[in-house]
Amino acid sequence: MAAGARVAAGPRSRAPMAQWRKKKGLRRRRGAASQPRSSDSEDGEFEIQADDDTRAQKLGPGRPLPAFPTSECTSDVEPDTREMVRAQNKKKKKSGGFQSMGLSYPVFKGIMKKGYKVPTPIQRKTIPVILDGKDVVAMARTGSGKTACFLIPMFERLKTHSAQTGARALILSPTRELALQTMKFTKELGKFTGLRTALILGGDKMEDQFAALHENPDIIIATPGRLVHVAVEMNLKLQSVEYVVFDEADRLFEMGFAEQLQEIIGRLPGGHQTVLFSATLPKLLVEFARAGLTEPVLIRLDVDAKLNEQLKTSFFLVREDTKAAVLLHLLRSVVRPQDQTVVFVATKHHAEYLSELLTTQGVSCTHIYSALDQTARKINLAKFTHNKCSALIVTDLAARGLDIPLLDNVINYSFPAKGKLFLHRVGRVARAGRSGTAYSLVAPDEVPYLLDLHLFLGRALTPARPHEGSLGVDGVLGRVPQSVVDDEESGLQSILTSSLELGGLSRVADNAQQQYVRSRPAPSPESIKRAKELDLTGLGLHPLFSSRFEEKELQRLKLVDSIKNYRSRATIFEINASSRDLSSQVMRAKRQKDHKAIASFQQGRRGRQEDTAGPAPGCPAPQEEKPEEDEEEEAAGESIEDVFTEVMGRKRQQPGPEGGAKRRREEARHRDLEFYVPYRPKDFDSERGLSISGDGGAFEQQVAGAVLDLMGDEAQNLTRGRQQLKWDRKKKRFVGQSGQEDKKKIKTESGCYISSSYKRDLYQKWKQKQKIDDRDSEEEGTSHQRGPERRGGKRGRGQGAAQPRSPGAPAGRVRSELKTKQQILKQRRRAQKLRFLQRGGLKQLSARNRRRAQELQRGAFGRGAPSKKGKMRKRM
Ligand SMILES: Nc1ncnc2c1ncn2[C@@H]1O[C@H](COP(=O)(O)OP(=O)(O)OP(=O)(O)O)[C@@H](O)[C@H]1O
Repeated sequence: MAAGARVAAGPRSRAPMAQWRKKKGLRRRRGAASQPRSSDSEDGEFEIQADDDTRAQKLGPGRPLPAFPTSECTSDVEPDTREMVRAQNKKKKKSGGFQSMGLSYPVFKGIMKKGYKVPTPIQRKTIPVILDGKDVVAMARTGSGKTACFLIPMFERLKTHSAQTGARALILSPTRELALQTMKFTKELGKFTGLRTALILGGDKMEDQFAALHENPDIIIATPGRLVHVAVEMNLKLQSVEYVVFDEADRLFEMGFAEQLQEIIGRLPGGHQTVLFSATLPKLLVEFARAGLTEPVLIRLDVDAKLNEQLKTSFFLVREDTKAAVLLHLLRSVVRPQDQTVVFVATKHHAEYLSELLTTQGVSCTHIYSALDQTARKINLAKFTHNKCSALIVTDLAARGLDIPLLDNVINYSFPAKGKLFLHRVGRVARAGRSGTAYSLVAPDEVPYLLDLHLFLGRALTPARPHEGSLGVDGVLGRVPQSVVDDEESGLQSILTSSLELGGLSRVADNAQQQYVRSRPAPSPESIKRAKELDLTGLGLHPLFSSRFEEKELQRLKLVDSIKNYRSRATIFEINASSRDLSSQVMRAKRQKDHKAIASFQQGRRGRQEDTAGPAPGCPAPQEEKPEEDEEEEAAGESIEDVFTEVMGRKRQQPGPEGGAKRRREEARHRDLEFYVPYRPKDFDSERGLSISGDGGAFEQQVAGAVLDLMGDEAQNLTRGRQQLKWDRKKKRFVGQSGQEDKKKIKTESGCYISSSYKRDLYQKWKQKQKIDDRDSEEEGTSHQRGPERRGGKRGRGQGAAQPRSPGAPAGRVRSELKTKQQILKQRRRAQKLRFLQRGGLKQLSARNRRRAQELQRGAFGRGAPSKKGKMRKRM
């Protein structure tokens, strides 16, 4: 600000300059409240526009600046300055900053206070479009600042708190943690707008949420399940909502919130603006969104380079049972002591076990998983974000959206089954221009997922090779020295045997792992095949370790590998057989005959070992070629028949020209690239990784949606969800995938069927408890339940006409002048009581009571004798 002022001031002496600046500062501040006359400079600093000042001076003091006659201009008092500022910045070639977006001063001040100087690319692209009132579907890398993309236009649209209308903006988040974080951002960025926000999250007290909605908030930040619950309980119409955000949209749809989202969308008024944001939006969802939105603008950044350049990745090939030891080594010896690390595990049992294990080993850590108590989740996260512990063990609950600014490392203890999950997990680091590292432990059964990931990222897998020191660390798959594993393992084994609790937790985690392996989505068939072909026995040490362990460890690895790779030259027919045995003779003859085929097969295998890297983007998919191995086998198959006189069960060969099949294969291999059209789109792997169903690409998803509903007549509910049915052995009938679908359902006003557990009259109970006026409740009920017509009728009779209220607004405490019967009776009673007290009624009453008691005493015992009759006195 000062810098800008200095430029405008020109050369002056220091003291008067300071005075002048002070005065100018005052003047500037006053003006700014009504009219932002500033722009952000190239480096994002707030700068005063000298032209504006001179123009103001020309106009003279006290004369208002002429208002621009724009269509967006809302009032005479405060002209819309967007166009003015935009034009100004265009003239000065300083567009691209926040101020060039024509933001109002309170919003801009909030952004500056948060420390955002220049918008990120996605902010630069999306904010102007959303400000123009268009529906937007946006995708950009994790940590690219998407939250501000939808918050800033929202503040600009809502401007300031309105007591008259209900909530005007709705932000839907898939998890509590993300919603809480969005709330934090909303408070920080919208600090100077005065807008009120209500949080409606699962796990919190419903009563608090009813109260929050009665406070007339401008913005609702919610998780879909709880919002529907509250909306159904309160009969809440969301008719005043004009701006809706689906944050992490793909996750919202993927989490099985379809029913709830449908219900929420059904309650929204027509003509609201909708924006969808995520780091991983599949094309299919975009297509879907297109149908629900009004001419949406699609902004998809970083589709090719999905990972941040500031992020380093390392992959370690380890056995599943040694992962704990490797994790311990990474946390103790590889990451820096001051580093903060998030460890992603598959299940809550892993989180509990590793948390206990690391704590006993002196690594300060905490954990979060969805089944954990909400308060504990909050406390544990706060402990980590405030740097009270160095490691946070989490399930995928924390994979999305969480912004922990000082995070340095992510460790994938369980390798994610989907490429996009990997993106979200590792996206917790290297955010907002910071650097970070992601370490992934890959068990042999997880190698297909690793290959899938590389197909999704469009990168080649880089295997570490022995004696190749020049390899960088980034993206390399390598092994961990056996000595490291052994050292850590021996320590761990002794703890596990000595601690009963830890031993138990370990067993539970092992069982959970088996369950997890059974339930995780399968990798693609191509990757399964390639993983089988991939010979990882010759894999070198990961470059992170190779400098420390190279020679000794390599020798050790070599020995272990040679044992693993040992293949006996003799076949089963030759074991314990003398050289004169027939079987032995046949095998020797066969080997001699096939020596060429065997040699070429072995050479091929060696070639593949050297070429373990995945296909570079654009290379033909592996299944498109018939593997060389098959050819050799075929060659061997042909010659084997020459050895044996009779071959049983042989496939009948089609008569044809010699070597026909082989020639056809050769021809297929030599494609004319000019005319060759692949049957898969270029982005097939990328889109498959982004898909929301988990099983395959677009076609599979569409097919899944077209499942024939066998229970159509019996259970109408099941027909709605378009779910796949499965046979429930206990119920002896088909049920939906989750088994929850055949629970009792209720039909809402929007025509959706939702679980009957959503309606428990909690709101009525809360109102009774809060002694909320019946009249008020009736009005609330009217405004929530019936929509505009009924409310219109009411208004005609009473205050409604005088006090316009938005249709969707949860009724505020605006009292009606018309009273109910109960209110009138209550008021009469109160007035009667007051009159009675004013007339000294209480004194009269007590005197009368005293007199009656004395009369009674006298009547029963005679004058002056009450003390003798103790029993009677007691009764009186
Ligand atoms: N213009 C900006 N200048 C500086 N920092 C910014 C800017 N915009 C956002 N940030 C910071 O970048 C970090 C990441 O932002 P945010 O959480 O919005 O990213 P995201 O794209 O939503 O990430 P994810 O996809 O993981 O949810 C936050 O710490 C935020 O404060």
